[in-house]
Amino acid sequence: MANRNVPIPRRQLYIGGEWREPVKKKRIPIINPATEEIIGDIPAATAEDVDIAVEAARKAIARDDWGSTTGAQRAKYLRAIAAKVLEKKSVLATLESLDSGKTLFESAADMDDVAGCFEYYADLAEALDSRRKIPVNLNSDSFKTYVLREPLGVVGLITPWNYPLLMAIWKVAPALAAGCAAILKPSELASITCLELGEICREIGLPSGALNILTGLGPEAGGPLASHPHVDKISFTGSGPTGSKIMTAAAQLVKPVSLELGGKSPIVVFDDIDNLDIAAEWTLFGIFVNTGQVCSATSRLIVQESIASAFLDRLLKWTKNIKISDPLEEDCKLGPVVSAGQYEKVLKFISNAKSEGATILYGGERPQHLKKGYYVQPTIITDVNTSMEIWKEEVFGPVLCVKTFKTEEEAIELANDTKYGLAAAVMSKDVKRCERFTKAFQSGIIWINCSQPTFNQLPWGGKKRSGFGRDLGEWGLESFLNIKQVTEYTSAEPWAFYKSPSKN
Ligand SMILES: NC(=O)C1=CN([C@@H]2O[C@H](COP(=O)(O)OP(=O)(O)OC[C@H]3O[C@@H](n4cnc5c(N)ncnc54)[C@H](O)[C@@H]3O)[C@@H](O)[C@H]2O)C=CC1
Ligand SMILES: NCCCC(=O)O
Ligand code: NA
Repeated sequence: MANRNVPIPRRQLYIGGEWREPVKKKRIPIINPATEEIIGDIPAATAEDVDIAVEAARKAIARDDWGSTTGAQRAKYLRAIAAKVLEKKSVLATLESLDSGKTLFESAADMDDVAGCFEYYADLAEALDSRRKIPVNLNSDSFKTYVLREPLGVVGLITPWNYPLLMAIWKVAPALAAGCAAILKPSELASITCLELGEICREIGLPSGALNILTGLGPEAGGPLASHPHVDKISFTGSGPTGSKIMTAAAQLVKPVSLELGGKSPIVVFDDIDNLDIAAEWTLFGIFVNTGQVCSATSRLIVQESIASAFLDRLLKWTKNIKISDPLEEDCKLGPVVSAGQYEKVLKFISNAKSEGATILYGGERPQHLKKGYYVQPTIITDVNTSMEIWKEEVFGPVLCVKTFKTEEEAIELANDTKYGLAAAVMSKDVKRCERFTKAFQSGIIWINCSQPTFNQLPWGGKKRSGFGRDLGEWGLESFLNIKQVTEYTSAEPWAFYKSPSKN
């Protein structure tokens, strides 16, 4: 077991390059979901602190040491942050697990991904220097033009608890690469590692105000950020209802938003797969990784009737083999869900499914051997119909619901039978069929013969009620840039649209 006694730093808000007590001096307890114990506290920002942070960000943009940097100069800061994350990886991973319940293996992988994301955007920041000013030929003797890519300005980044530091970095890294000044508002349910990012920025000497970190409650800290007149964009990942509130607040000021709002993603398994075990493992990974708290979780299994019984049998064998324990224990593969609220919510989904007539094929309860902590067994639900809540709503927990199909048309119809459109997976060895599904799936992310692998280079986001806009890849950088056209009249001749007064 990793050292559970890693001290939890007592931090303040990170504003203008300094630790600063919240104006109202309030704090929020940190709860370890594996033990239900309070292990520390975080500062609770309010509108007053948002004002101070926005001012610090505006000053950073106005100052040469941030506002006039080249991409290559910003890349140096991003690489220094990446190196510090790797240097502190073991402590950061332990803190992430203590705060969120994530298995230590997954937290450590997240820290590698965090460093990788900073390095990836360092490369893109450098490349931006040659793309910053692009001449456009108009085939005109009278006009010379070019297009500039410039930082959008002050950006608000509101992020969730399921990948506390990684989801923040998917926005922080491209925002800094673009040259924006950012205000990060992580989730009050898991903020420790985001505050430690503040300490890293201080240690590497990131110019003050380029990144500000405000922990606090959604309505009290996130709300004022979303509606602040001097915040030029909000990038949000989280729940649909909160995304909708943020969009409403931003709409009052015609402030651009990008929203990544989760889903109810399908995984379609055909009877032509060669190896049931390989397909079974991907199916379980698609829903049980991070205890199912993944926006792209493939939470609806749609399996061809002819192999349904054999496939479910295989799924059960693999599921029974999953180690559920304290996330710091070696080989733990399923930790607790993040909070008491999430635990109650997941169990309620399961009991509602039961009362609507579905069958709990496996799991559905707290594991017998764990008396404390917000643990839920990996759960597989069958006899599901398309009007049931468990088919329609995002659970955000380790709960897979299953339906069978006979024909390809039926499978596509079931896969798209959702208000969401984030991800979708198909398992089949028929290449043409996979191409047909790639076209037919109404979503932003398609996985073929796998589920969940995620790469910095690829756009991440959805359609329908999963939101709009993209994190990651070059699209993640573009979302923090303003495109400015510059048009110059180069002719010595008059424009001659109006009659010249000298000709009267
Ligand atoms: N798509 C995803 O990645 C996620 C989906 N969820 C889903 O959402 C459900 C609720 O979880 P929550 O933690 O309550 O998610 P949430 O969407 O309310 O929280 C995400 C972020 O938004 C902030 N926030 C909340 N209310 C706000 C407001 N009025 N204005 C501005 N910011 C606000 C939160 O403080 C947090 O930083 C979960 O049970 C899960 O189903 C939760 C987290 C991530
Ligand atoms: N594999 C990362 C998934 C991130 C998300 O839940 O949005
Ligand atoms: Na926590």
